[in-house]
Amino acid sequence: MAQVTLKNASVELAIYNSRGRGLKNEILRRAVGGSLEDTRDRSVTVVHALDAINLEVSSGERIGLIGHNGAGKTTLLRVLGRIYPPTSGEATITGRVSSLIDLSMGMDSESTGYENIVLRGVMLGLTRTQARALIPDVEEFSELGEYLNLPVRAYSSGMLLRLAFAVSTAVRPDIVILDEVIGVGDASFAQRAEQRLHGMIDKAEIMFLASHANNSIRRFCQRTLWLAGGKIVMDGPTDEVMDKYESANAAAAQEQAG
Ligand SMILES: Nc1ncnc2c1ncn2[C@@H]1O[C@H](COP(=O)(O)OP(=O)(O)OP(=O)(O)O)[C@@H](O)[C@H]1O
Repeated sequence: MAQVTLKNASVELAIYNSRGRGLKNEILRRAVGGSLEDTRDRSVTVVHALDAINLEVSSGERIGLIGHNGAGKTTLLRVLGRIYPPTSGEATITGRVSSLIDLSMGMDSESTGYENIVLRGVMLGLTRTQARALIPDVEEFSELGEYLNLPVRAYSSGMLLRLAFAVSTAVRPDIVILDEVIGVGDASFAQRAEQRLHGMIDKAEIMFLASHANNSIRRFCQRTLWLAGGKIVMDGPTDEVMDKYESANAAAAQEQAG
């Protein structure tokens, strides 16, 4: 049974060599959505990307994440995808996770496509034998042919994305993590990719989708979290949260115009 529990989970990210002072620090402060902290050592700036998040998600839930740039959506997805452990608090994630953010993470540019299928598969939590078993499916779906025998540094960015997408969607996860629309190559591949993604989402027990496309959130998610400054400001049924979020945005736009 897939299950996610976060208790006071925070993520602090250090930006080194920012030498944040005066005007530069002020600009940085405005540019980031998470709150900034000055440290004694002025060459390090700490961003509170997630601030004491409490969350309980059970099997069957489809969760949307909304919020302005820098609100903490991607950071939260990275915690859920076990990419970032919380710097304080707890994250308990039960079930196999496939994260379609940071798609090419775990890949090695000097290794061949075939070797990278296994590397990425292991990164997704499979044994080497299980990862090797993905090869026929990835071969067929990626349509990379002989390129799979070459080091991936020889791939175009679209080819690399095809490979990474094919591997990440070849596993059968309990929890799927998605960020925005994934650009996966030309039109015909994009269409096949969408079909494959929907198949995977249908079978998964839990899905998280972060998006600025409000229609996608309304279409796919029953529950939505609104993030701002690394905190959850609202958690509830998608229609209620989206209505509030959209009217807050409309009010802010009107204020700016006036
Ligand atoms: N690698 C990093 N190092 C330092 N700070 C980071 C890093 N990644 C993100 N941040 C900061 O953490 C905060 C949250 O960023 P995050 O990427 O989670 O936001 P987001 O809601 O996904 O934004 P967007 O909608 O623009 O993708 C921001 O203040 C951002 O500047």
